[in-house]
Amino acid sequence: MPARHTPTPRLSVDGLSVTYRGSRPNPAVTGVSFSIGVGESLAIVGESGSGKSSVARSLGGLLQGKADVSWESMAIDDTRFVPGDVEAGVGGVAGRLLSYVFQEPKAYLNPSLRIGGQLCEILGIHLKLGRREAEREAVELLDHVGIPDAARRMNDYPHQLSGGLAQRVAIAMAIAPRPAVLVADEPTSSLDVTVAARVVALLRRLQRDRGMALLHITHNLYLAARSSDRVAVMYAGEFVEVGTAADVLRNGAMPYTRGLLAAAPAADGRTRMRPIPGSPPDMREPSTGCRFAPRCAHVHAGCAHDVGLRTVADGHHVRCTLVEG
Ligand SMILES: Nc1ncnc2c1ncn2[C@@H]1O[C@H](COP(=O)(O)OP(=O)(O)OP(=O)(O)O)[C@@H](O)[C@H]1O
Repeated sequence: MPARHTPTPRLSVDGLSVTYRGSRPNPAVTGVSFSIGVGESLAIVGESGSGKSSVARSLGGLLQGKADVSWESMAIDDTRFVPGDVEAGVGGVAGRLLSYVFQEPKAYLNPSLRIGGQLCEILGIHLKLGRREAEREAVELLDHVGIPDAARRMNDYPHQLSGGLAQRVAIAMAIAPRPAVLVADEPTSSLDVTVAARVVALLRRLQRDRGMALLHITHNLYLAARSSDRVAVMYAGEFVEVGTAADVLRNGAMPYTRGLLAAAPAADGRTRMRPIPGSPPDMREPSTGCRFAPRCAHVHAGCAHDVGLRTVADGHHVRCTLVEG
């Protein structure tokens, strides 16, 4: 299984598919497989509409009622899920195992409750802590995510926090139930570059310290490489390249990966956007070959057939006829 290599996976997913309902059903994710080990992180990167968020949201049952979600197998630690289980949502069985951090922290912090109270409530529900214990743990959590003067900040309301601090509080809430898997969906998109870098560093530290599997969704390949041990490049509902951050950044072999690199603002903030010409396919139209072919400068007759993910080096897989399988 190409995107799977870890000896002790915390999260493993095989053959995940998501089809949005409607008069013309939209197959946004078609057969994605990956695993993430203890204390390991995987970033999924791709243009808008490639299906990254659909992968993230389907795991916790957040697409219930909107999309048909299926998989061949899915497990978090020793718990295996059949599709109906996870459809129960993050408040259900998966909620104790998997938590989310989203782009806009203030959208899901309760504006009328002090942050300490919100954290204590989570700790009471998930860890069954009494009030004193929950308060002590909440201060520790806020301190752990880098909130200065954590004990005093417990009394703050969300509107008193900057965007960066609010995201740290949201991260504290997400890790409070001690989940096995943390899914961070564009967690830094609303933050400026310096604050974003600190939040990414925080997620990395927490993932390692707490042995969580971190799934980071981002459209920025450089941020993906900085945040994660491995990177999966997604295009039109499927993974087109998977490897270590170094494999993908330095030896990215799929023309789409190289296009994303050229299109991304560089790590030093110097903008050198060279957008990839053309636009992604309409997934509702049937296709057989490489889905990137219509936009690819290297297209040839062989691209009319999907070659699947080919192994080019240990742990490095590319869905392209240009590489030897
Ligand atoms: N609620 C929805 N109903 C119908 N189609 C949807 C819905 N959400 C997403 N889609 C479609 O699914 C496809 C994948 O979208 P998704 O949001 O997963 O991509 P993404 O890579 O995360 O992009 P973005 O960064 O813009 O969120 C797109 O074609 C999108 O239009």
